[in-house]
Amino acid sequence: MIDRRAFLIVMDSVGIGGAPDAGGYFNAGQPDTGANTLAHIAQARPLTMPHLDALGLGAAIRLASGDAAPGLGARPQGLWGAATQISRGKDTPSGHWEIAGVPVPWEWHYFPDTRPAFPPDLGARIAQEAGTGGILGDEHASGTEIIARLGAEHLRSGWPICYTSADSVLQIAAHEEAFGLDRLYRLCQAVAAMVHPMRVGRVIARPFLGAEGSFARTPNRRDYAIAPPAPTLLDVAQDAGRATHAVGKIGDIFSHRGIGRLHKGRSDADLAGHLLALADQAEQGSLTFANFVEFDSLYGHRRDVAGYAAALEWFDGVAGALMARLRPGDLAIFTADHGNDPTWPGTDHTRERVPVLGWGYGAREIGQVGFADIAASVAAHLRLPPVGPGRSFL
Ligand SMILES: O=P(O)(O)O[C@H]1O[C@H](CO)[C@@H](O)[C@H]1O
Ligand SMILES: [Mn+2]
Ligand SMILES: [Mn+2]
Repeated sequence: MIDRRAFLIVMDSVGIGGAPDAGGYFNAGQPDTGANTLAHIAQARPLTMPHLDALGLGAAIRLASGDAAPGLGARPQGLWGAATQISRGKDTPSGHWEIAGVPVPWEWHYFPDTRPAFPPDLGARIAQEAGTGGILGDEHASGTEIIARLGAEHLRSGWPICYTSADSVLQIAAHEEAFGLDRLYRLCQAVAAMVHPMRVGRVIARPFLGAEGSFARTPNRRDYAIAPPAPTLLDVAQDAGRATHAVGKIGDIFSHRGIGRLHKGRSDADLAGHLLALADQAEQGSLTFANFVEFDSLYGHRRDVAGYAAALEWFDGVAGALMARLRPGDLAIFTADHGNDPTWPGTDHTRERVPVLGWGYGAREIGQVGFADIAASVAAHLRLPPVGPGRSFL
C-alpha cells in the first residue's frame, strides 16, 4: 500500500465571506451579501488561533473577502487558499458532496415560510405513520425554540413536532421517553421515503428530554439524507481498496456510501479524540473524513458569538495536536461546508466562501479554488483515479 494518508476535516459552518452569489441567498428576508462568519466573530472579539493561522487562515480570509479579522493574519507556512461553491444550496450535504467531488445537479425542494409549511396531505401522512391525530409545528423554526414552545403540548397530545428551516429539510422533534427514540427513528425513515422523491435533502430526528421549562435536545440526532447522485471521493477510495474513516456525521451526510468505519461521539470533544487516534492509527493509503458540527449547531444557528469564538480557539488546539501527530506522506486539509455568521440576521446558514488550509505540502498559496478541487487534490495525493469535475491544486 502506498506510503500516504489523507485527513479531510470540515469545520462545519466556518465560512470566510466573499461568496460572489451571496445576494441570491437569504436570512430572515435579508440577502447574505457581506456575511462573513470568521471575520465578524474576530471583529467582535480578536481570535487566538495560532495553529490554523500559521497555515494561512488569516491570509485566506483576506483573499476571500478582504475583511479584517483581528488576531489572525500571520505569514502563511502551509498550503492556503479560499474555495467558492457552485451547488445551489448553502446546506451541509451540498457543501460536503461538492467537497467530495459531486456538485449538486438539481434544485433542492424548500418548504415555504408559511403556516402550514408542509402540504396538507404530507402532514396527514406523517400523522398516519406516527399513529397520531395530527402533527404539531408545521412551520419554519429554530429547533431549540420550538421544543421550548411546543414541548408541553407534545407531551399532552403525543403528536410529533414537525418543522423546517431555510435548508431543504424536514425535522421531527419528539420526547425520547414519552414518544420513544426507536419510534422517532422509524417515523423519520418512513417520512424520508415520502420526501426524498420531492428532492427534500434530509429528514432529521431531533429527540429531546426533560419537562416543561427545561426541555433539552439529546445527542441522539439522526439524519436521513438523500444519497449523493454520483460516486464521491469516499466511494472512489473504497472501490480502490482503501480504508475510509468517517468521523462525526460524515456517514449520515453521505447516506453511508463509501464509508468503511464510523467514529461517532456525543460531542466534538469526543470526535477530536477519534481524529487524534486516527492520526496515530489510520492505515497507509487511507482517507479520514471528519466533520466538527458544534460550530454550526451549538453556536452559529444560535447566533452565539462568544460561544463560537471559544469553540474556534478550542478547535485550533485540536488542529495543533493533529499536526503534531502527522507523518511524512500525510496530507491534512481543513475546510468548511458553508457559513453560519452568528452576527447575521435570522438563524440560518450564510452563503460564503470557505478556507482551504493544508498541511504536508509546505508553504504554498493556491489562491481561489472550487470546492470540488479539494476532492481532486485528495484523490491525486492518494494516487486514486480522478474524482469529479475539479482540478488538483497540489
Ligand atoms: O434549529 P435547528 O433544529 O438546530 O436546525 C438547524 O439544523 C438543521 C440542519 O443543519 C437546519 O435545518 C438548521 O436550521
Ligand atoms: Mn454544515
Ligand atoms: Mn446547520
